[in-house]
Amino acid sequence: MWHKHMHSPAKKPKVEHSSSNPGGSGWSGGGGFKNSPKLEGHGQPNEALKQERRALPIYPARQQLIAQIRRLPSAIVIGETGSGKTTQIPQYLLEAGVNGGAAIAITQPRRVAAVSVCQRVAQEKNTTVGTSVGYRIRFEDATSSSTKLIFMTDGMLLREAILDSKLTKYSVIVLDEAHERTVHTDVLFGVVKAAQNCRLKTGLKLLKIIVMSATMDVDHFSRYFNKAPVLYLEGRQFPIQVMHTAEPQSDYAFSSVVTLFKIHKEAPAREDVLIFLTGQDEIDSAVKQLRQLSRDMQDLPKLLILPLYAALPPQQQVKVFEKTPPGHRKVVIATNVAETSITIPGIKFVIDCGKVKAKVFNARTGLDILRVVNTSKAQTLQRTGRAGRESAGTCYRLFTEAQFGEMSSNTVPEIQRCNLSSVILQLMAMGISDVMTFDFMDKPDRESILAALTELELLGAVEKISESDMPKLTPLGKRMAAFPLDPKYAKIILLSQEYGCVEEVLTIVSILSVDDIFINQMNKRDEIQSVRQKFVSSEGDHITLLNTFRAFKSVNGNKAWCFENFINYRHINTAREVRKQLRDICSCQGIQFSSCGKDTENVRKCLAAGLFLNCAQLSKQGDFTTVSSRLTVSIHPASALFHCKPACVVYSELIKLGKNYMRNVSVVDPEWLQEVAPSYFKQKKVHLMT
Ligand SMILES: Nc1ncnc2c1ncn2[C@@H]1O[C@H](COP(=O)(O)OP(=O)(O)OP(=O)(O)O)[C@@H](O)[C@H]1O
Repeated sequence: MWHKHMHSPAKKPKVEHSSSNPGGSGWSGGGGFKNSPKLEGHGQPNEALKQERRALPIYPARQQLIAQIRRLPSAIVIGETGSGKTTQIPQYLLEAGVNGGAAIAITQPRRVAAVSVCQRVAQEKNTTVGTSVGYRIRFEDATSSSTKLIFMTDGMLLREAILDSKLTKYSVIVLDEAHERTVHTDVLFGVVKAAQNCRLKTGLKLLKIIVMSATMDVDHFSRYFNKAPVLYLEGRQFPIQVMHTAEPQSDYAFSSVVTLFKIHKEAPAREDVLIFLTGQDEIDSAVKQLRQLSRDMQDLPKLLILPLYAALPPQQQVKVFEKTPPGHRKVVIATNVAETSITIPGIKFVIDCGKVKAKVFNARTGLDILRVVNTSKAQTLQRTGRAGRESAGTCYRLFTEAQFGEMSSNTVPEIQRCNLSSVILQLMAMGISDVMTFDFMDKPDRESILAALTELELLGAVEKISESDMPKLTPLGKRMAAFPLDPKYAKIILLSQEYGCVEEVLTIVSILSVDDIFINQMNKRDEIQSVRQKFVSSEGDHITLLNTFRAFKSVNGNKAWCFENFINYRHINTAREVRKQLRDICSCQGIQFSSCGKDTENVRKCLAAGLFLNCAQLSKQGDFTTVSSRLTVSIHPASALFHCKPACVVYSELIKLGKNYMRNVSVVDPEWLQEVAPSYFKQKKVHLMT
């Protein structure tokens, strides 16, 4: 079934293809397996950790590397996965004083990576998170005034740039995993480059930029960063054997289960497995299936099956980093959140489905669709790199070598395929009004930028005095940019003051910002429906969410109550945390808190005023038609309004699952919409039925 080749250790060529091995099932094991030390690091200095640091491929090169970085304003660092870039370079810079006393920011595309890498570095430095080493992610700040190494998501640094476009707090910015090309990373490239330029011109202390990855188009990056030299780090610490399937696999989820059990039967129990699938639903169903199968296989060691995806609450995410109990094999089933930067202790095998869920934006319909697509070669190599971090490993790719050959080298930058309204608002809040000429590494479509500007204009966040003028941020737009939210929701929060329902709107927006608080199990559908009935509002899903949260609060966030009511305790708790943060931002903005009590009509009026771009009317055929792009849509089966036929609704989200479905839908009075945006509806030539 498998064809193999090797990713080899230090000094050998990076990839050494061995002869194909059709039908071959064996793999070279080997390498002494080490159990990972505990995560939080403080107390006794750890000699074993010091040894591990010295054994990394980057260690012999450190003096030279630091000397180079010291003299360069910008540098591109390329090194194999696991060579030590992320964990070591920030520490080397600090130890050598390259930062000149100021802080060093290290950005990661994902929260999981920012937190776990920070914890590892704190442990290596024998300190606690939040002292000299800390992290900053949306809705969480684990830093203090003395923190010098700040691991953060790229989105967080972008938010800091709104307040301080020269990023004066930092002397070095390390842009890690640059190949990922998330929207935030791409915007950050331009923002950091502009900050460096500006500091140079104004005689401020130089801002050093270091761009790092294992897999990227170095020439493109070097050119963009003013011909920055490329520093290559040689070597991989442990070899990784790569196996491809002999035939393309039609059902990768099924193939991943078969491959896991093959490993489980043949390899020692303490060697753990990481499986890459594409999304939460797929992972949850694989977790369930594997737990069941493992219960049925009494003669094999126990499997500890753990999911890992972005929407999982932090307490559950950290479980994957804990030591595997004796006699168990840990199996982590993850989305691409586990693809870069992180080291999951114990992982010896990676099973890669070769697919990823990626956002695709249609500027015409305004629809962001998540679609399962093939990974790029860069992503595939990153996934492979998650094996062989503590000893030799194996990566099973659930696709053929020929399919790998056909993959695109690099991922298409997200900025070229998603809705840009949030990013454009942030750029403008940083004082960059000519977004059309912003120095993007790869420019998004003109059409997508215009679509975002139009949306912001309709929301009142930007204005154009005349056609020839550059769009300008309005005072409302400036206030909207202070919220780490989609501009529509920032606007709804700001509007809620006028409608006297700030508390209610904060609750709804917080719940919409986290993952689904409702547990849906097909086999208990009737039971769930009858239990949930008490929360359901004929006004729609937003008020249903509000009712649920109010009931949760009335029982003091009781866990057993959540269980009985099929509410996801963790998700609703995360919503509570998010709510606190949003409330703090409201306080800073001088918003007066108010509540509308039981009469929630004003909440819907407020939602209508912010979501008028997401509105749909009942058509004669019984479907709905969106006003913005005349798309035929339906109410999602999970909605409180699924069996209703309201004349006019607003929705939070459109998803494509065969049909186009509206999710989180509320009934609105067409007159409310006409009142808040008369010119929009006139321009759309829509007469809203009353
Ligand atoms: N949490 C951890 N537990 C155990 N070992 C770890 C941990 N984090 C890092 N390591 C060790 O440090 C090595 C270097 O990790 P680091 O993340 O710095 O590499 P990298 O070059 O940045 O790789 P990548 O490009 O994959 O992010 C790992 O291969 C692993 O051996």
